[in-house]
Amino acid sequence: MSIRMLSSGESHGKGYLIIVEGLPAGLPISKDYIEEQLARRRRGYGRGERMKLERDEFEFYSGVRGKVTTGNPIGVVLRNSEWEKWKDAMDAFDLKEDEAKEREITKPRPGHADASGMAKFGFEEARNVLERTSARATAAWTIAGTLCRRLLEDLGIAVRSSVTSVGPRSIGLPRSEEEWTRACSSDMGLPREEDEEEIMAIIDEARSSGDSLGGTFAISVKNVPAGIGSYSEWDRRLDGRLAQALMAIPSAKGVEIGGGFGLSQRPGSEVHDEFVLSSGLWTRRTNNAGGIEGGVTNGEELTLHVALKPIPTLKKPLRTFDVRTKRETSAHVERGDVCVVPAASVVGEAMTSLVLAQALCEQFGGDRMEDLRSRFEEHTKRTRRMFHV
Ligand SMILES: Cc1cc2nc3c(=O)[nH]c(=O)nc-3n(C[C@H](O)[C@H](O)[C@H](O)COP(=O)(O)O)c2cc1C
Ligand SMILES: C=C(O[C@@H]1CC(C(=O)O)=C[C@@H](OP(=O)(O)O)[C@H]1O)C(=O)O
Repeated sequence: MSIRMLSSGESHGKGYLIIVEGLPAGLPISKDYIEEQLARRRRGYGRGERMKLERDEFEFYSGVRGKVTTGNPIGVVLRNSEWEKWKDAMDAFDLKEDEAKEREITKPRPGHADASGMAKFGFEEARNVLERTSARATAAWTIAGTLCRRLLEDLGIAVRSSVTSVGPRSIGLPRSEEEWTRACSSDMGLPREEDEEEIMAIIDEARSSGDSLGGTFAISVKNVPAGIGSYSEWDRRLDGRLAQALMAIPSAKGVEIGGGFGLSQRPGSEVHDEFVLSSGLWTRRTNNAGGIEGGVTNGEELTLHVALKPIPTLKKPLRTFDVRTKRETSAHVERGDVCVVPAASVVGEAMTSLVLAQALCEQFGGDRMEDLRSRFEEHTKRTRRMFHV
């Protein structure tokens, strides 16, 4: 039994329909809990006009009664706040031919999915493509991932994130629990207040020169016992599944687990996490593996890093071509974000939660929360006995 998430919806349509199937019955969940994560996803200094207008209104359609999951598929409707303003663009097929032509997007933006999506479907303009490739969908994913986060929280597992760089400016990981808490709760997703002013100035500079920025964020998951996941087949390994989910975030270009690429340059004697005895428990001296060995958790904190490329839509557009005339021109320009690392890090938490909840339900059974809890506790006790002297 696994958990599946499906969504339909478009960035400037009425909104998104989300279905999450496979969550156990008996999981307490409130609207406020989800609203809190959606509000975190709207955050960040580099965001554009839309995030000031978007309210992320949603309602449960099915699968939750009296603030508890029923075991039925959970349906959620998420509304786009300003969809009526976009009716003309969305209904352009109903307009007269010359009016419709004026609205068409035929100058693909390098870095966005315009050209690749048009090539896939044979479209001569990009509206259908950008409506679905838009990161607006990550609000829907955040709702689904937050339902899964609730399941993890119920088992004592905590998923956090922190922005670790913006453009060329490195910030580094949080150095204490307080810094993790700050990174999760502050508007810019930064672990230390002292970095905020400089980061804002970097974003201001990019904005005023019509440019955009990428960056990196880290995900940390605490209290996952050893032995979760699978090494039996390539598509069951937990590291691969986490990497896929995180790589799916629009603009993600790299995922590292633990020490990631850096480990390839060091000898094995420096990299592999030695067992040391601490207070009667065999534990690890370091955590370069990022908490996963062989596609299975090893009991250490899960640590993952995600790299985002800069936002593709530029106010000072790059060179492209017009798909109709085949002539060189400047790329399509519209309002947009300049830097989205803090928002993407919240989406990263949601995607991580989805994969971990899937793995737990597969391993311990996903019908009843009560059964999942007791089997999880039994497993945790057994693994503790294995490492205990
Ligand atoms: C939260 C978030 C907001 C984004 N906002 C924008 C935006 O305003 N303008 C834009 O061109 N791209 C934006 N992107 C990135 C594009 O959606 C993304 O680059 C595009 O879908 C192509 O996918 P790829 O970069 O993964 O190849 C955003 C990404 C995220 C995660
Ligand atoms: C709507 C969201 O992000 C959008 C993602 C996005 C893109 O091209 O990916 C482009 C922008 O949309 P618009 O063109 O309407 O301004 C962002 O605002 C959101 O995160 O909720």
